[in-house]
This record gives sequence, C-alpha cells and structure tokens, in this order.
Amino acid sequence: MINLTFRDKQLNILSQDKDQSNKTLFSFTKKVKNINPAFFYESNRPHYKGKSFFWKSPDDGLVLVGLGITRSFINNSAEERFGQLERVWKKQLGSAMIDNPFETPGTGPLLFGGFSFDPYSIKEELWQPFGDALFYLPKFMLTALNGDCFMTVNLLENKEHEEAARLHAEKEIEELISHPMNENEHHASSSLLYKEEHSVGEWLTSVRDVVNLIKETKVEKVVLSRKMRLVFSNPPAPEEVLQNLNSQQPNSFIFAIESGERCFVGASPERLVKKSGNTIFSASLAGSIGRNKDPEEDLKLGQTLITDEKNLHEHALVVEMIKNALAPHCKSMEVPKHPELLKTPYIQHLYTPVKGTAKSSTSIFQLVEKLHPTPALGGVPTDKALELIREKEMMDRGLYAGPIGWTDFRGNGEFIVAIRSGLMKQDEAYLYAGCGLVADSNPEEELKETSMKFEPMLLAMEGTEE
Ligand SMILES: C=C(O[C@@H]1C=C(C(=O)O)C=C[C@H]1O)C(=O)O
Ligand SMILES: [Mg+2]
Repeated sequence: MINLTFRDKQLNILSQDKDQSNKTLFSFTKKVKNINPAFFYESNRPHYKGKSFFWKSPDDGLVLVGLGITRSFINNSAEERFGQLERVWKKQLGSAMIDNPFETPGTGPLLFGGFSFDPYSIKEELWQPFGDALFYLPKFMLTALNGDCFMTVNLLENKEHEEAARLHAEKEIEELISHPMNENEHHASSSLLYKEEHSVGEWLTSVRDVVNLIKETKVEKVVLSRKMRLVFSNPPAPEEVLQNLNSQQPNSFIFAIESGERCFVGASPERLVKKSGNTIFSASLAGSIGRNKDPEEDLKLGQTLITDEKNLHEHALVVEMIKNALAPHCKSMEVPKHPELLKTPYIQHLYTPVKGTAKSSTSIFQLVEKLHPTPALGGVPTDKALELIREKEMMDRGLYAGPIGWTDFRGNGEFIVAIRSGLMKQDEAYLYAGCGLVADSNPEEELKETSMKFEPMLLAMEGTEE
C-alpha cells in the first residue's frame, strides 16, 4: 500500500478576493483588424508573464490567446471539482453585463484551463501552482476564427467605475494589437544541457507487473506513463516552444497555460469532447505505431497497425467506454464500427471519431466529468486502473493526461487530453509519455512507444529544425 498525501483537504478553495465579491463582471467584445494570433501571443506574452494562455484547434482553426487574469479559479478539492467550478462560473455569469454582438464561439467571457489527471495521486511540488483545477477568466483575449479577429475584455468593477475602466481598456487593446508582429523575429537559441529519463528499469518492472496482473485478473487495460527531465543552460521561452509546435505539429491541438513561473505546454492529437450548441464530438485515440519517411513503408506501418489485434483491443476498450459514458447524455450518437488511421508527424494512431446530439440540459463540464479519464489514459475498469497507476507510477501526473480546454459564456467549448506535453520550470522541463498496457503488451515495445511519444516535445523544446 502507498500513502497518499493530499494537496489540500479543504473542500472549497475556489478563489475570489473578498473585495471583488461585490463587483460586477463587465465584458465587451469588438472586432479588430486581422492579426496573426501566434505573433500576437509572441509579442505580448512577455508583458503578461505567468498570466497567459494559448489554444489552437486544428479542426476549426480557432485560436484563443489570453493575456492577464481578471479572475482565477483554482480548486484543490478532489471531490466535485467539475461541478464546483461550473457552479461558481455560472454564478459569475449570472450577474455579468455582457456586450458581445458576435455569435462566434470562443468570444465573450470564457474560462480557459485544465484539470489534473488524478486528484488522489501523490502530490509533487512541481504541479502545486496548478492545483487540481486551474482556470482563468482572462483580462484580454484574442479570438481568431475563419480570418476574423475579436478582442474580448473582461473587467470586474464597481458599476460606477465601468465607463472609465472601459475607456482605459480600449486604449490598452490598441496597444496590444499595434505591437510590431514580425514573422522572423529572432530568438536566442535555447541550449539543452542534458536530459534524463526517470528510472527506466523500475518502469519496465512496473510494466511487467501490470501486464501479469492483466493476464491474471479482470483488469483489462492500464496506461502507465513515465517522465523525462530536461535541463537547459538557456531555456526556451514558452512562445518559442509554441512557435515550434505550431510549425512542427500543425494538425494537433496546441496549448499553453502559465501559472507563476511555470508553463504547461503541448501539442495533443486527442480530443476529449467538443460541444457546439447541442452537437458533441469526442474521439477514441489509442493504438500506436511509428512513421516512415518512405511513403510505401509508411503505408505498410499503417496497415500493420490497423490489423494488429493487440492495438485494436487497446483501442476498442476506449470506444466502448466513451459510448457508455455519453449514452445517458445523448439523444443520438454516431460511432463508426472500425477505426481509421490518424497520422501525426512522428506517430500514427488508431482513431474513431464519435459524434452525438446532447440532451439540452447537458453541460460541457458534465461531459468532461463523465469522460475523464477514458481508458486511453486510465484503463479498464477505471477505478482499478487508477489505483494501479498510483501504485506503480509513484508520480504526480499533474495536468499531463488531464482535460484542458475552454468554455464560453454560451456553453460552447472544447476539452482535449493534455498528452504530448511538458511542464517548463525555469531552466528545467518535464516531459511525460504513456502507453496502454493490455494482456499482449511487450514491455520493450511499450518502452519504445513511450520514447516515440517524447519526440515531438523534445524537438519543440530543442527548437531543432526538421
Ligand atoms: C498516454 C499517451 O498516449 C495515449 C496512448 C496511446 C497508446 O498507448 O497507443 C495512444 C494515444 C493516447 O491515447 C501519451 O502520449 O502520453
Ligand atoms: Mg499503445
């Protein structure tokens, strides 16, 4: 048995400064000239260190850039973290004055943030600034979609100060969008001193133990992950890493969120759930193989993956769980019978998109709570898999593999699974990678699979050109 140390046993630490409780949320959105959101982040983030976020969906191309924090919601209670956040957010919106004539999703007051993978795991100081849920209502937010750009400003003010605060914010917007945004801005190149993989031998032993357990018991799948520590003499800035991810992983969800001096950043191919009106999208992404530069060899690898019993089983368990989790919340659902291939630059996966029509009472937070963790990151059965992960990994995954994303004041939103990611902490970075273990897993192969999954973040952190 292991001793679990809880981050905090207090039930409700959703933060709100006392003197702000009688203030109203004023939010206004205006259309601005067309700007490149990546350059906008790059040129303005240095002035909002510790208080920024970035999001890009490869699917609809939506980009969100948050600068400054009007209110942060941090939750350290393991129980009810989804419901609690939703309640406090709804209360905030209940009295808000919102001036947003645009229907565009992701405009107006919006929460951006992430939930830790497992609030009951051991806690490491590394992840402390992120709690078990950290969400921001940004002060300034750029939304870019289909060639249109919008700026939203969120202010918590006494009613009599609203007018002056708005005028001031209008001026700040002008400054934000007038910074020179230069594509070829030169970065001092970062330099990696060394990298160390966390106890590979012990990890392999854990993999063997878990695979044996799967063979002998009713546990069907457990996802075990491991981490790698990078040490830089000259660490890259988050905006550089993001720029690299933007160019190296154009088909992944790209995200970054800062808390104090730490920044969690990544490029994940895996959607947890998207809600657009009552239409919901989820996906099973599990089962992996490498890529090959030679197109014929690459096709062969894909063919191997899509006919491989072990990978198909790993994948099917995820589809099954998603179907069961969504069924009570959906009027209808479409789930293809067979997976297709999803190729990222370094890895190909088995992929089954799931589409449904949600019952009108369903919120995105409810969907996230029901889905997380899918067996792509946890296992089957979920509770037993989580126990094994705690016992065998003996580390705090923090936000890695947890849901990260946004919801706007209309209830639209999208959450992804924060894999292919890393935490930047001064001159260090911690990368995480995991793999789904089933009865047929070969420990050495699984080790290779996790090595392959470190690769995209390593390249983005090193800034190496392909
Ligand atoms: C756990 C990770 O990836 C997950 C595990 C996969 C697998 O084992 O085949 C594939 C995709 C992801 O759902 C990771 O990238 O860290
Ligand atoms: Mg796998």
